[in-house]
Amino acid sequence: MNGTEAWYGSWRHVFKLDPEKDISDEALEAVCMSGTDAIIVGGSTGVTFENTVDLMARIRRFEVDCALEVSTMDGAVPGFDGYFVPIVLNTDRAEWINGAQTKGLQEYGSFVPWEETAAQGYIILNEDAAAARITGACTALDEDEVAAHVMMADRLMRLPVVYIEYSGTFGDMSLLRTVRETAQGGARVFYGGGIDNADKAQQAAEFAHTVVVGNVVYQDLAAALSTVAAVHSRA
Ligand SMILES: CC(C)=CCC/C(C)=C/CC/C(C)=C/CC/C(C)=C/CC/C(C)=C/CC/C(C)=C/CC/C(C)=C/COP(=O)(O)OP(=O)(O)O
Ligand SMILES: O=P(O)(O)OC[C@@H](O)CO
Ligand SMILES: [Mg+2]
Repeated sequence: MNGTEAWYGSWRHVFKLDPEKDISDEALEAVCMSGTDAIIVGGSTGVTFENTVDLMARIRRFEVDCALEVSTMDGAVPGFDGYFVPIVLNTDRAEWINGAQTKGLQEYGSFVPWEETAAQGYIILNEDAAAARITGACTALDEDEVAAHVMMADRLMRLPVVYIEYSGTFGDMSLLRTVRETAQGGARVFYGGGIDNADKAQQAAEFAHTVVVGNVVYQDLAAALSTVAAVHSRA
């Protein structure tokens, strides 16, 4: 299966909602009815079974596709349309490359819906992001080093998703262009980080297959909603 045929293969825009954060019913309805292609539930801290089930149940009132990005053992919750399992590529801490994932599979392996589950090769590039701190990511990478990580993920490991993660800050779009040009082996390129208006969303949509919009939902809902049409306006 190549990336386009995957269950997430048509997603151009997604909102990422954090189980740790509060969102009103009105805001959640606006997000779910915005025309976004999907909601990803995920966060790097404070994710529990309870807050994940709660958010999933609230999103389930709407028809939008909803996937879980599993980032803690506690947060592995059945009932989502699909699952992503992050693998951090730019860390030397094995725990975040295959350690936590293997432990998770020991515990939950027999319940995983494999047809709707995909690994994500994360390249974390904002040193101040919670995910960078937690995983000890080596964020100071030049373009050649990032391209090598992309080849590793896309060509050697054949991961279905390469995730360029700048969570909290808007990233280098010229680097994102290089990532897209390098990822010719079938991986879908996800970009997330610092998208807080339509213009930034459009810039990211030029190079990423899938644009992920997170924190701005909690800071400026109208700006968040404006990113949907901005991404979809880029073919
Ligand atoms: C029971 C059932 C149906 C199970 C199916 C689920 C499934 C497929 C399970 C597989 C097995 C399993 C449980 C695996 C667990 C794997 C695990 C714990 C992996 C570790 C993942 C990882 C590398 C985490 C590190 C942090 C990270 C990269 C998180 C990704 C998400 C992210 C970056 C969110 C942004 O976080 P945020 O908090 O918003 O950050 P900011 O503060 O910067 O905004
Ligand atoms: O929260 P922001 O900065 O929009 O980033 C989105 C997503 O990539 C976080 O994992
Ligand atoms: Mg966040």
